[in-house]
Amino acid sequence: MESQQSSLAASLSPIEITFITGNKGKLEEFQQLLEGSELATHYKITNKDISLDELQGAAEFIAHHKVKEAAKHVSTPVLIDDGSLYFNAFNGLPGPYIKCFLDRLSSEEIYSLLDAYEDKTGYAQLIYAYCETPESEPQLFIGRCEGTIVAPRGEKRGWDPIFQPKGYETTFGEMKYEEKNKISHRGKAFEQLKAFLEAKASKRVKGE
Ligand SMILES: O=c1nc[nH]c2c1ncn2[C@H]1C[C@H](O)[C@@H](COP(=O)(O)OP(=O)(O)OP(=O)(O)O)O1
Ligand SMILES: [Mg+2]
Repeated sequence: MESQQSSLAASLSPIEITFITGNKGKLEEFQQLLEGSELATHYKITNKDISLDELQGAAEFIAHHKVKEAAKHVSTPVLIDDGSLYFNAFNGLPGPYIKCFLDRLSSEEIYSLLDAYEDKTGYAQLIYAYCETPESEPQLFIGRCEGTIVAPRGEKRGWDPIFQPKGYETTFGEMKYEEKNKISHRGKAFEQLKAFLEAKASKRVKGE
């Protein structure tokens, strides 16, 4: 039975998913995460660089709408990645609006926004959102990583230089993607996405 199923798995064509993002860093981290998993046997994941509309609101709301919007652009199921960075002293900000801050301010300037506050802690959050068709209900996979906002150190990849994860002496900017993925918000969200996609592939092999 086991071997019948594995030969069936081999004969099935891979399930196609389009990962829609305009951010090369996200794509590289995702590819790095995929390489370390078994998903490649069952899925063919391609990338499309489309800039999607992002509504204002809580991160879950933004991801829900972003993936629905993504599903309208291609005929395969879609995946999106939406990131946010929260300063505890700012009670939920910048959150999903960190991108606007990064577009207009340097890392030093973002760090110095916290000058007046003793509490420099915060957390990074990542949502992978998956949607089969424009009519389907999106599935969200959320990962969080706690840390401290510090003076910038390391590579200038988004807010990576100013985020030092809890329990570490280095910022994300000083880590290689491989190291970062093991502990990051994205790595944690990926674990959940992976479990979902593996279960989906295994159901297909069993003909369910
Ligand atoms: O792990 C990360 N480490 C540091 N910075 C990060 C990370 N992940 C996203 N970022 C940056 C990119 C963007 O300035 C903002 C999130 O905005 P977000 O809309 O999710 O990203 P985006 O517009 O660049 O790409 P997309 O085309 O997938 O929407 O935080
Ligand atoms: Mg975006």
